[in-house]
Amino acid sequence: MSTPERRPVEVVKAVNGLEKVVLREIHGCSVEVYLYGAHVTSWKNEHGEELLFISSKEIFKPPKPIRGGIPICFPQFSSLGPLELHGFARNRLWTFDDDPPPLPPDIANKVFIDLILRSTKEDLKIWPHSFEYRLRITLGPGEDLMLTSRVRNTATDGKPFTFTFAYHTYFSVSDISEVRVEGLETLDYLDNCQKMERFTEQGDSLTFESEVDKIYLSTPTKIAVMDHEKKQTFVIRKDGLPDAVVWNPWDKKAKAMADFGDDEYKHMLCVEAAAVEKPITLKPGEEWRGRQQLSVVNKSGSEKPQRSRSVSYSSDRPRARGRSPAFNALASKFDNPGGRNLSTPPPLLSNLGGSSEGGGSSSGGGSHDAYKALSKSKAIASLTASFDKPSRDKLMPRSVKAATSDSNSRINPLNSRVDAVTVKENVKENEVEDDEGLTLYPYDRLTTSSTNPAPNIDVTRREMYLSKADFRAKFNMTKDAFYKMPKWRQNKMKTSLELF
Ligand SMILES: O=P(O)(O)OC[C@H]1O[C@@H](O)[C@H](O)[C@@H](O)[C@@H]1O
Repeated sequence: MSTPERRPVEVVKAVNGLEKVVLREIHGCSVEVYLYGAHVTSWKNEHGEELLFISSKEIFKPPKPIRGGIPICFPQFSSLGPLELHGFARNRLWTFDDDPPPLPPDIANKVFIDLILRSTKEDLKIWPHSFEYRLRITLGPGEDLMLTSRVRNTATDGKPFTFTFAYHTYFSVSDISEVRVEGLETLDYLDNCQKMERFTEQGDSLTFESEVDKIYLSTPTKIAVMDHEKKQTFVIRKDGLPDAVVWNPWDKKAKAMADFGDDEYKHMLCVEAAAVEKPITLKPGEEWRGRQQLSVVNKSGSEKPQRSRSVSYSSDRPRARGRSPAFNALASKFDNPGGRNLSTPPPLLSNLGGSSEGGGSSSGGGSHDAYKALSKSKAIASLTASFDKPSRDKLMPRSVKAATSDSNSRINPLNSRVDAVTVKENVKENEVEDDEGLTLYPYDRLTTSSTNPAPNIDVTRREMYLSKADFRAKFNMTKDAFYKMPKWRQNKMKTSLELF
């Protein structure tokens, strides 16, 4: 029996008769978008694993907005204006845009749709501004998901308008206590849990142990959401969207939300590319662009696709204490001294002479650096290596390890990198090993700010390399007792001791 053809773009009737578009990429990755809200509700990798969170209590019933996926907050973020929370775009019926003004040419292995929302008479009563909002949703190459928004002022009365905006992305995570966000350290934020008061984030990457509802201001173009349990990192690249909202309702608010399971806060984290602090103003005829690109770095060290972009990281900011060396490696490899935009086209686009898709704000124009595949794969290997909890293999005394490294190196190039170092470095005189053969280090060589950092350690478990005595002195308990505590509590202690 032949399998039915699976078209790259398919429109299907979904829950409650709502129309849903399914985009499929050749390797099996997929995205689902409801016309209601132009709402991405699903993003799956080639193994069919869901990458976005959607509430199990979601009922898909207009005019209620959909809980999860990627709601579009427009023309107002949160309650920062006269409209309903997060504006009305997320509960309007969008239509297909049959004739979108051109965006740069599309390359192989990409599939996309264009949707449009225009102000209706009803909308004009609550927000008296004539607009056209075009959204392109692109899947691929690989599982990369890109959302490009273009908002135009179509007023004929000569009046400008002003709006705020967010891609309210709900990431699916294994366990919120295992998650860390990097890229927002040392930034100022407005805390929605504290009447929008302004604070400055500390130098450490973010971990979660209670409700968080913060708007980080003037953020870099790249943010990483690292899930240690899944050994997976989401990378958010954004353009034209200076702010980033981080939200998790935690237990009490979760219970108060009818469309959210009581425990679901453990399995989601919203990190939202946004323009909030400085609202965007458009004169008639002007257009704004805001773009968000999501990709995944998986445990085997590959970010799919293994090509096609360079990453910019704002080099005008001081390197923050508390970022993992791996993140810094990844970021610094792709520094774009030319600016904060990330809109570097894939090589194929360069060959075609096109500019990058989206192109950022209305002024457009991203850098066109050549993509350095080798550097990137090294940086990614470095990033993902930090996820590997020490296996028995790594716990072996180094001298013994050298004898077994040959077979490993054939299997896993990452191991061979570790082994290469291992063979050279026998345990030094002043280093001790524990009963398992794990090399121990003094506390000051294990901290995130160490000037003489211990080599080849699992940076997610720095505390493990402390001797029993040092551990007790720092943590006031034994290692056994420590590892019996909930993960969030462990992380909190580790953070306060600069070990996370
Ligand atoms: O329940 P809603 O309207 O989808 O909003 C959820 C949350 O969205 C976040 O973006 C806001 O910062 C929070 O304040 C808000 O509670």
